[in-house]
Amino acid sequence: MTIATEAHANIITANTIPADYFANTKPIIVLMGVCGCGKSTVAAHLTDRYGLKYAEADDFHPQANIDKMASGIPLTDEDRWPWLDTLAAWIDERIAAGEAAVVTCSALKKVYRDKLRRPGVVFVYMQGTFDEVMERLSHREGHFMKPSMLQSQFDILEEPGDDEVHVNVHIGLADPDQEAMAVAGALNL
Ligand SMILES: Nc1ncnc2c1ncn2[C@@H]1O[C@H](COP(=O)(O)OP(=O)(O)OP(=O)(O)O)[C@@H](O)[C@H]1O
Ligand SMILES: O=C(O)[C@H](O)[C@@H](O)[C@H](O)[C@H](O)CO
Repeated sequence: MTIATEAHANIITANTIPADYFANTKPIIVLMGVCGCGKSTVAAHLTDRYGLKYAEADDFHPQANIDKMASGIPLTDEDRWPWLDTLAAWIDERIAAGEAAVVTCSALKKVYRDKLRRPGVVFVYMQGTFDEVMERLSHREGHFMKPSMLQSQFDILEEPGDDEVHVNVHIGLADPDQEAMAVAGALNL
């Protein structure tokens, strides 16, 4: 059980999950947002604490996509469709097996999220300003995605709307474990 403190409550700035949303389905938590917002870090804390199945979307990219991003060229929709399809298939397997899961996926546009949207899927949007995310990215080492790619991610970002089942996490207010606890509290994990 999670004890949500007042500090945790401040991190969550929106929550549109209907009261009975998980009545018949296990949660499939899609941590989304621009590169470097902290998705993988929070996912590690959530999976450690709750033993959830985990898919890191970067592991589903074909090598050509990784090479493209590593050379500083943003992906196009055409690059992303097949990648999103493989992620959606992974989610379907979890749902068929009745397993709760965490997926880290940028899911920057609504049409990308539409590919992943299913009963039980909740988007956890890690929201920060360009400067807040750049602060994180500029200290990250050994990752193929360079800070210079951040603007291209913000350029196409469509934040989840009220018609999407989602939780907003405001980054930069707490350490990763507290962020994970805030997410867990919002989802009643
Ligand atoms: N709550 C936090 N406070 C401070 N730094 C953090 C926090 N969460 C993550 N970081 C740091 O920010 C950087 C980016 O985090 P992370 O790699 O998890 O982002 P990501 O969204 O998974 O990125 P990508 O989409 O590029 O894989 C890392 O160096 C990480 O250690
Ligand atoms: O849609 C995209 O452009 C990609 O998913 C990127 O977001 C990267 O894979 C990720 O951020 C790695 O750092």
